[in-house]
This record gives sequence, C-alpha cells and structure tokens, in this order.
Amino acid sequence: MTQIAVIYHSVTDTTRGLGEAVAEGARSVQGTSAIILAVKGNDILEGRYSNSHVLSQLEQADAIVFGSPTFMGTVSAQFKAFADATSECWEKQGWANKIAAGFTIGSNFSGDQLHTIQYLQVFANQHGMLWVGLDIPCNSVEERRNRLGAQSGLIAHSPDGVLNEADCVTARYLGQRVALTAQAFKGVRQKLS
Ligand SMILES: Cc1cc2nc3c(=O)[nH]c(=O)nc-3n(C[C@H](O)[C@H](O)[C@H](O)COP(=O)(O)O)c2cc1C
Repeated sequence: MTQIAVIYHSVTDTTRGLGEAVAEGARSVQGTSAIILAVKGNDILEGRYSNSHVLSQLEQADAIVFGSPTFMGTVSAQFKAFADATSECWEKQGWANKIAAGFTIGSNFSGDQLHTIQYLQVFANQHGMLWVGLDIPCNSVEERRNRLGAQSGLIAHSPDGVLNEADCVTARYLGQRVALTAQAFKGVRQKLS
C-alpha cells in the first residue's frame, strides 16, 4: 500500500477543504491510502512546534503534500513553525526521495500565492524530496482545472471563504498525480534511501 500524507494549516478551513480534496484524489488511486494531518496552533509553545505523533506519521509516508494559506505573501507562521520543527529530520534526510507537492489559497487573484508554493518547494528540496507539480495548462477545458494557471503547485483563490469547485477538482487531480507518482517511484526510493 502506498501511503500519502497531507499536512496543512488552516484558520478558516479553506486550506483544510483543499487538503481533503487532495486526500480524496490520492485515495482514488488503487493501492493508496491517505491521511490528513493539521498543524494546530496549540502545538506551538513560545514559537516552537512540537507534535511527535504528527512527525512520526509523516516519516511513514511515501509522499507528503504540504498546504498552507498565503499569509502576507508566504506560508502562515504556524506552518513555518511546523517546518522549522522538521530540522532534526532534515539532518538525517529522513524524508529524502519521498514525493512532495503543495497547495495554497489566498483571497486575492494574485495575492503572491506563488511565493508560498515556491517556499513549500524549497522546503521539500531541503529535505531531499522529489517535487511534483501540475501537468495541466491554465483553464484546461475539463472542469476548468488549474483555472489560475500555476504549474508548480495548486494555487486557489477565494474572496469569501467558499471554495471554488474548479480549485477542488484541481486539488483532487493533484492528489491523484502524487499517488500515481509515489507508486511509480516506490522502488526507486527504496534503492536510493
Ligand atoms: C494575516 C493574513 C494575511 C493574509 N495574507 C494574504 C496574502 O498575502 N495574499 C492573499 O491572497 N490572501 C491573504 N490572506 C487571505 C487568506 O489567505 C485567505 O483568507 C485564505 O482563504 C485563508 O485560509 P484558511 O481558510 O485555510 O485559513 C491573508 C489573511 C490573513 C488572516
């Protein structure tokens, strides 16, 4: 069984909704299981994130999909606290050759969400992970997938806290693509790690 983990931070639940759609897409691939984990603010004490249960579940996954709302042009402070808490794992390159992908949402059409995706990509690369983006051009006719046109990850937009169905369709597609890639690379990862 190929295991996909989605880890996200969300305040008003739009990022959570995208994360659930990513997990749903991953589960649609036969032989894949998906778990969804939240970064919780009360796991952060004096700026430092700590949750050994979450970190051990991520260690077991073949692929990790990262999600954060775009706050002031980058990931939320809570997501960054979680990211900083993975530095022990980074030292051992414990996530090396796992598949990675990312998603974000903002209330503006061009609210610097791309920077959030690029941060997530750099974070994954620091861990030696293999980044998967989207292989669908902007406004693909099928259900307007990838309506905002980013290909390095899923960028979503909601001005009112309600998710756009096209963004959910794209999130499911991203989950499916991550699962298929993780399945294909599982043997390679075992050889490399
Ligand atoms: C502190 C703060 C900063 C924000 N910064 C941005 C931003 O830089 N760009 C943007 O498009 N939206 C920005 N937003 C809007 C959120 O990204 C948007 O409401 C998002 O859907 C929230 O995600 P959540 O529902 O998962 O909490 C900001 C919201 C807050 C509260």
